[in-house]
Amino acid sequence: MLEPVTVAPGNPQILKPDAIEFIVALDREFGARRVELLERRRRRRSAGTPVLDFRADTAHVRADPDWRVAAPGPGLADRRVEITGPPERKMTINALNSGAQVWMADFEDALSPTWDNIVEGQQNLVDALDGTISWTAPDGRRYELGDTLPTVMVRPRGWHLPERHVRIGGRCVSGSLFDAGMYLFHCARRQIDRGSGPYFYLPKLEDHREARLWNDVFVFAQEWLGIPRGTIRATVLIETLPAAFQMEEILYELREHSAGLNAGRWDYLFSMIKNRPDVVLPYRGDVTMTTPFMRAYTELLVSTCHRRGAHAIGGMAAAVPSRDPQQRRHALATVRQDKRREVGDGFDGSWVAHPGLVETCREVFDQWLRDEPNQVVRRRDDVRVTAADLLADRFGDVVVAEAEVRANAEVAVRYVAAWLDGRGAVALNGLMEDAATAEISRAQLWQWARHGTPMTNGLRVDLPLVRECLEDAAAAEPANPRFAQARALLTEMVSATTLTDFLTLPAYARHLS
Ligand SMILES: CC(=O)SCCNC(=O)CCNC(=O)[C@H](O)C(C)(C)COP(=O)(O)OP(=O)(O)OC[C@H]1O[C@@H](n2cnc3c(N)ncnc32)[C@H](O)[C@@H]1OP(=O)(O)O
Ligand SMILES: O=CC(=O)O
Ligand SMILES: [Mg+2]
Repeated sequence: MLEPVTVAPGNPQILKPDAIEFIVALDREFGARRVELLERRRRRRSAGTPVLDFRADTAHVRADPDWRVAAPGPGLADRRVEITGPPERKMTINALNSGAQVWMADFEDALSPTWDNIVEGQQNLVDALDGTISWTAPDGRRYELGDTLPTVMVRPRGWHLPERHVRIGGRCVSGSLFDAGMYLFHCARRQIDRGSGPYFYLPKLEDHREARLWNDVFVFAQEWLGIPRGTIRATVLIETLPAAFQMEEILYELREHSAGLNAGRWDYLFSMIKNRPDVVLPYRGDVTMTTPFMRAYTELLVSTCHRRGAHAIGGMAAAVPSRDPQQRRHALATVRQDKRREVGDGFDGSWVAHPGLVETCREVFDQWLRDEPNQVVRRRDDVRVTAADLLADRFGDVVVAEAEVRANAEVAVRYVAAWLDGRGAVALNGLMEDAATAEISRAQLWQWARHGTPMTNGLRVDLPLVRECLEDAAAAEPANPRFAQARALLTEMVSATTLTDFLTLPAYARHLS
């Protein structure tokens, strides 16, 4: 007998019966494999700190020089500027009018997955593709779509996140399958009809078998929806340390649906702490893209992609332009420098978090690419990256300032409070903060306290200090209950003996569902 399906109330245009039937079919077909793969992740981490290396059992995939990924889908050859952001109504219109080549509509790092945000995000995508989306601000400003729209890519939630508002026999469906499934159901045809396709960004993969699962989901979905096999395309974010050892395998698994790889630098840094808890890192602001282990990772990403005919897309420079002219100049200069490094290294395009950065990124890529849509043909066979280069074995002693402990506590509290309030990305101190950057802050607090990391004032970081910093950060808004909830969640996480897998998991279970 089939288990009963329950769906929380919400927009009936999106949650219509045949759309839910598709989500349920996806979950019945792939839910158990997802759980198995998550269990595999858990086993790997609980086995201690396994030494990560390139896999022996897939060496034949890396050694075979002949395979390539599919040619780019329509609208995916030139991706020099990609803007990202949550599919909130006003931001959807602003992103689509931003002049970028691609808009990545984000249900992951930049979205707080309240049920309203999730369902309305899907409606906004439908309205955007129909050209009917508009919005009037409280001050009367009117928002409408311009004439030229970018290619749209959607980033569903990672495999770890459940969607608690749709249950099959009491168990939650996967957030990934819900987001990707709903988008495919409502928008795949719409995208094909406008000469594009249903395209995805796939976050937080840790293993090539997780890429295989996505590929199988795509094959199943294309058949179910009656659209040609290979119409779906996906760029995988390489943003975990284990995935950095399997870039070729991930491309290989998805080769008929692949649209390259992206360097998800912020989650990657978080993953470094998660997978190497005993390698103490300095303050997040001091670990840059030229830090050797970060450089090794991006160099390997570009050379892997270009060897396989795939796009390599750069990451997010976190500086956002402010209204203050001096800070604005600083933000633009930081972003320009970051994009120059990327294009020089061979990246084919890159991310910006704000419409005010599109022009800067474009100028840098235009100058380098000129009339070419990308530089995929530029092989980086000079790149030699070893496991030791990726593993950050040679980091050295770390001393932090108490101000850096406080800065991490402030970002973590403020971000989690915003997230609990339904906002998944915020600007704090001139930087874009989202789930990935906040994970770094709270993981650093945990790591520094656990290791009694020395401070410049001669003392060491310990749990009482970290707790005090969290309390002080929460005291900034004593009347806001979200700040107290954020402090409580973070205090629990920094006090745990092992690093909590994702802050969004307990936060979601306790407060958003
Ligand atoms: C680690 C990673 O995963 S990176 C990718 C995930 N993260 C993201 O995508 C973050 C995206 N960026 C954002 O959400 C925003 O830029 C923030 C929250 C950081 C800052 O937003 P704001 O505080 O609104 O910035 P600001 O006031 O300067 O915005 C100016 C205008 O640009 C719009 N805007 C800012 N960023 C974006 C964006 N990414 N997409 C669309 N519109 C945007 C604002 O809505 C605002 O519009 P308005 O003038 O019509 O009112
Ligand atoms: O998703 C991107 C990242 O940097 O994390
Ligand atoms: Mg990320």
